[in-house]
Amino acid sequence: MSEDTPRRTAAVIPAAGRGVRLGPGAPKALRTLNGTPMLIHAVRAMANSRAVSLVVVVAPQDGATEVKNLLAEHALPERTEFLVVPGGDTRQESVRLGLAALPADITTVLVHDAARPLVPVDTVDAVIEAVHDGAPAVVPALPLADTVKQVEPSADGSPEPVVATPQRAQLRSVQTPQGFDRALLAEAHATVTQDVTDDASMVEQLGVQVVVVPGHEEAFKVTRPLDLVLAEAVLARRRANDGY
Ligand SMILES: Nc1ccn([C@@H]2O[C@H](COP(=O)(O)OP(=O)(O)OP(=O)(O)O)[C@@H](O)[C@H]2O)c(=O)n1
Ligand SMILES: C[C@](O)(CO)[C@H](O)COP(=O)(O)O
Repeated sequence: MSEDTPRRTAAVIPAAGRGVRLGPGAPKALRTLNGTPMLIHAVRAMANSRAVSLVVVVAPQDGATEVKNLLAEHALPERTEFLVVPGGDTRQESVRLGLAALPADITTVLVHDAARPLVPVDTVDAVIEAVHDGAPAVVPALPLADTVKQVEPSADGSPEPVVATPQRAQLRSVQTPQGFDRALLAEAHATVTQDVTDDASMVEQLGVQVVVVPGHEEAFKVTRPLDLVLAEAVLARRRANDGY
């Protein structure tokens, strides 16, 4: 992209997952944290960045109308435009559907899990800034607290043999939003067919260098029931500190 090309940044929020690991209930993105749907927290986290002018929500199947209603009911920055599209069977498919809805003038894309509702705006801005400074693919990440073992997975619950212990100093736990040059991410989604768990790994498969910026402990993914407790505690702390 030439230096003269106007930049416009959009965030795509895959929110179509069931939340099986969270247990029975509504689709995960529609479950509430301190009374507000997780999805609305995630939308606010993106829209709070002044660089983000469009947010595309990829809604749970049969949930597009409910999502549109939620966006209309909750206070969101007026400068931000919103689109809602129905999701797919996998995260990868949902992101692809979100990308397909982007208008032509979008140059930078963030992909952000609805399941990471509490990412601070400084982390969002750091990802965008790194892309605007010339990195085609940027992920926020944190060092690991635990030692990690590679194992031979067991299908029957028997103890799993350890194969290796990767050097922890070289490992990072990757979060979202992940930021991309729009054309590069579109190419990755058009060409990579292998199942992957994040968008950056699709770009890696194209042979393009992905870089890491510091993530944030509050950008954790709500995956299991205990994460709901942690997320509500973070919100309570924010409310006590600054009335969020
Ligand atoms: N078909 C899917 C599956 C996942 N996601 C989204 O991808 C993000 C990360 O996925 P994850 O946390 O694994 O959510 P779920 O797939 O809902 O969780 P689970 O595997 O426990 O069902 C979530 O915001 C989720 O809504 C999506 O948009 N479409
Ligand atoms: C994209 C992601 O949040 C980066 O850590 C993660 O890979 C999503 O994984 P999940 O299996 O969909 O929870």
